[in-house]
Amino acid sequence: MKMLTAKQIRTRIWLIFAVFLGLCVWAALYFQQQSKQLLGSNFTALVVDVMQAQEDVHVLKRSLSYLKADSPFFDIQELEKAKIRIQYRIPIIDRKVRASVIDSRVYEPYLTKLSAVGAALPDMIKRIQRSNQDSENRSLLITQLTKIELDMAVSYSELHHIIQAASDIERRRKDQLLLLIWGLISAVFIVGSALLATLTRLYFHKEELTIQNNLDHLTQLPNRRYISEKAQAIIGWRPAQIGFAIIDLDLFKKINDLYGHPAGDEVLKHIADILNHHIVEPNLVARIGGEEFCVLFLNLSQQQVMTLCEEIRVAVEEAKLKVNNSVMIHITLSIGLYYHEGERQTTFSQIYQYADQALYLAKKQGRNRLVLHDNAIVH
Ligand SMILES: Nc1nc2c(ncn2[C@@H]2O[C@H](COP(=O)(O)OP(=O)(O)OP(=O)(O)O)[C@@H](O)[C@H]2O)c(=O)[nH]1
Repeated sequence: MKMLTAKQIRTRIWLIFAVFLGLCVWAALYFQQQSKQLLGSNFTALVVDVMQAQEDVHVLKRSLSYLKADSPFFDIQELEKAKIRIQYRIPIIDRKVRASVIDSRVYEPYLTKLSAVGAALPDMIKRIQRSNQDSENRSLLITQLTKIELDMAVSYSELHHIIQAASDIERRRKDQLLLLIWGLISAVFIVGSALLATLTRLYFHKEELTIQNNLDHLTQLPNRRYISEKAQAIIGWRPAQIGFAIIDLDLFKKINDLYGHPAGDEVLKHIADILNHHIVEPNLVARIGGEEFCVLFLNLSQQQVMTLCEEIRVAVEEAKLKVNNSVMIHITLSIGLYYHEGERQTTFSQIYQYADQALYLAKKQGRNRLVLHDNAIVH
C-alpha cells in the first residue's frame, strides 16, 4: 500500500467531506423545490371531477335533442337539475385547476368558457320555459343552447386532456425523484466508503509509523526508544524481580575493517537471531546502539537470569557466523548485568547505568564474559 502523508490524508478527508456536504445541500434544495411543486396538485381527484362533469354535458345533449325533435320526453325538470349540477361543479373545477401546477395560459381559455356557460345557463332555461308557443324564438334558443353544450363539451374534454398530460408529467417527475433518491443513497454509500477507506488507511499509516518508530530496521528488534519507554513503565509498577543486561559485541570494529560494513551488518542480524531464540516473553530484547543489545528480564531469579545470559554468551562464542556468502566469522560478546529482587524505587536510567558499569568491567577484565553489577564476576 502506497503511504500517504498525513497532509495528503487530511486534504482527502476534507475533499470527501466537501463533496458530501455539497451533495446534501443540493439534494435538500432540490427536494424542497420538487415537494413545493407537487403539493396542491391532486390530479386523480381532478380527473374524476371533470369526468363527472362530462356526464352533465351528456344530459344537456339529450335534452337538446328532445327539444329539437319536439319530443314528449323533453323534461324541463331534468334540464333544471343539470343546470344546478353544472353551476355547482364549474367553480369547484375552476378552483382545483387554478390550485394545480398547470400553467394558467393552458387552461385559462377553457375555464373562461365554462364560467360563461355557468352564467348564461339559468337565463337560457328560463327562456326555454317561456318559449313553448313561440317556435321562431325556440329555434334561436336551440341554437344558443347547442353552442353552450358544445362549449362545455370542448372545455371539459380539453381540460381532461390537459390534466391527464400534467398527471403524466407528475408521474415521470416522481420516477425521476425516486431515481435521484437512489442515486443519492448510492452517493452517500460511496462517500461513506471512501471516508471509511481513508480513515482505515490513516489508522494503518499511524500503526505503521508507530512500528517504524519502535523498530530497529537492520535487525527488526525493538529499538532503544521502545525498550526505554517500556522498561520505564514496567519499573514504575515495581516488579518483584528485575534484571537488565547490556550485551556488547567484542572487537566488532575489526569485523567491519576486515570484511566490510555489510558483513558487520550480517553479524548483527545473526546475533539478533540468537537473542530472539533465547529470550521469550515476558522478557524483552532490543538493539540499543551500533553493536549493543539489551535484555530486560522479568519474574526470574538471579540464578535463572545469569544462566540465560551465560547461555547467550556461550551460544555466540560457539557460533560460526557466515558472512559474504562464504566467510565463517567467530565473535564473542560481553555482558554487563544488573539484578535486584524485592520492591525497590528506581528508574530505567539508574538500572541502565549499573548494567553499563558492569559491562565496562567485563570489557576491562578481558571481554567474552558476564559481569554482574557489584563486581561479582561470573566467568
Ligand atoms: N556493520 C555495522 N557496524 C556498525 C554499526 N553500528 C556501529 N557499527 C560499528 O561498530 C563498531 C564499534 O566499535 P567500538 O565502539 O570501537 O567497539 P568494538 O570494536 O566492538 O570494541 P569493544 O566494544 O571494546 O570490544 C564501530 O566500528 C562502528 O562503526 C552497524 O549498524 N553496522
